[in-house]
Amino acid sequence: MSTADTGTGPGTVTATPVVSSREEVARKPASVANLAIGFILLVCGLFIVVDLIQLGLARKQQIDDTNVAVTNIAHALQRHADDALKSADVSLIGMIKLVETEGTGPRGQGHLAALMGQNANALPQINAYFAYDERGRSLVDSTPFYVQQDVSDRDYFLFHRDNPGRDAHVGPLIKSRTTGSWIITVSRRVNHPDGSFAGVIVAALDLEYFKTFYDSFDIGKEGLIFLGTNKGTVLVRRPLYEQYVGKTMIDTQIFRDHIAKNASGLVTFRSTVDNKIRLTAYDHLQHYPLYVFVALSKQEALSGWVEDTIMHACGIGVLVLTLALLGWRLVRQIRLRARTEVSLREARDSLNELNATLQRLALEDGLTGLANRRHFDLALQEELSRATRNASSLALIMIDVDRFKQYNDIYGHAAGDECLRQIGRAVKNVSRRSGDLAARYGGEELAVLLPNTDLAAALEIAESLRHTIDALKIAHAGNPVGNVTVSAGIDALMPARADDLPETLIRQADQALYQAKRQGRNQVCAATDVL
Ligand SMILES: Nc1nc2c(ncn2[C@@H]2O[C@H](COP(=O)(O)OP(=O)(O)OP(=O)(O)O)[C@@H](O)[C@H]2O)c(=O)[nH]1
Repeated sequence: MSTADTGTGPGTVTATPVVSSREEVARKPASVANLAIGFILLVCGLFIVVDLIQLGLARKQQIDDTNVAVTNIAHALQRHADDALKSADVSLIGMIKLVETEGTGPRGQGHLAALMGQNANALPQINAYFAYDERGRSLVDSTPFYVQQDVSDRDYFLFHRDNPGRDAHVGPLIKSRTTGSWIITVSRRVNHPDGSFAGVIVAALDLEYFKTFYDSFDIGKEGLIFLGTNKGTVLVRRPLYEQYVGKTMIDTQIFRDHIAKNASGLVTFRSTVDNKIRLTAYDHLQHYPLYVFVALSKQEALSGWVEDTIMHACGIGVLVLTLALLGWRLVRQIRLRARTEVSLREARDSLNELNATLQRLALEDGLTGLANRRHFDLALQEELSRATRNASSLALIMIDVDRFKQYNDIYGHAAGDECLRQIGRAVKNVSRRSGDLAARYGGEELAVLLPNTDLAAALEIAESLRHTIDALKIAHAGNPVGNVTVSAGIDALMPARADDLPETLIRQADQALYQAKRQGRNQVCAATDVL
């Protein structure tokens, strides 16, 4: 490519700049790959976070639901126990009234036995009714088999004997001496007309009645139900282990910190017996000093949630793995594309470098490094057109080494080549303007093209060139001067028409050179001097 195209003058050979910023090329796809990795990680992370939040909410919901369920069960049990005791107690009040009105004679006892039988049949919770005199001996009971008993040592008997109050007394779980069943006693005091202690009437509530009801609730394998007194004694327990019945809970933390202080409540606690965490609700009976206590295992309550969590984790795991796999393939494709792009750019850069070298070689003389003849011809044509357009002067110096044939003969062809190289460097240094072009015209003949230069200026340059080469003092035994000299012919013209031929300028400069040779060599002649 001629520099005329770029306007920098025909003397400069420019090659297409080679883009070799490989990092820059690689950085862009690398950042795309990083973006893709970041995006995939973000999506996977979001999936996991959203699922964790959902699982957390589901877990909380499950616990809330269990708390509601346990509270409802506790309330139902409290109402059930309260109603069972209340109806038994109401029946006792009727019997007390009958005994205190009719006395404990045969007639009174008959009426009392009838009333006891009616109530025992009507109330499913009643195991039996018993009436005892002031010494604790049996008077009447509702059992089909009358057995004389002494209950003077029983808790309820001692309580009423020692307490003049007329309220009902709920005793601990005991084994009936008459029926052999486990019973809870509700008892009331019978007074003589003067208010002194006349005995007690006892309603024995069947443990089985409570147990059957408590068994109807689904509380899991680790659930607990207690019915206990406000003094901490356990009356009924599910599951029923007899070693716990009658024991006191008064020293347990849940009783001390919660049941003893509040009417009802909800609490999560870790059992000191089996170390299980339980969601627990307790509720005190409205009319009797008892409470119910229901506890559901937290682990069992969350078992459904745990199953869901495992399913979710598997689902999310598969999803995240699939995403990661797709993402990995995507990133691999991006990186592959990036590498291909880099390779293509490298190939293009190498090609550009090669092109530049070829271009340079196509326009450069291999021996002297000056522009070659082809380059010179193109530049001359271009500069002539430019000079025509700009109405400027174009000068040409044709240079020929004097007696060079002899030089070759004396010093050899290789020395002749070296001599030409030295002269080439000198010629190159003399033409300093960017538009100037120093070329090897052919053989030992060189040319310097000088745009915007008139004859006088060209003459000066040519003289300077001749002096410079003379000053090199390259020994030449065949030259009378003793060293290598050159002759130069110059011409300058201001082309009037676009079709002024380059040959004209060359011919005239060449003729001037011939004149210089004829006149004795080692001199400069202008075309105007040609005879
Ligand atoms: N070493 C060398 N010699 C060359 C090269 N090109 C041309 N020559 C020689 O240059 C010589 C030119 O000789 P001539 O044209 O007879 O002219 P001359 O001997 O220089 O005599 P004048 O020009 O009359 O002073 C020839 O012998 C060519 O072989 C080259 O690249 N290297």
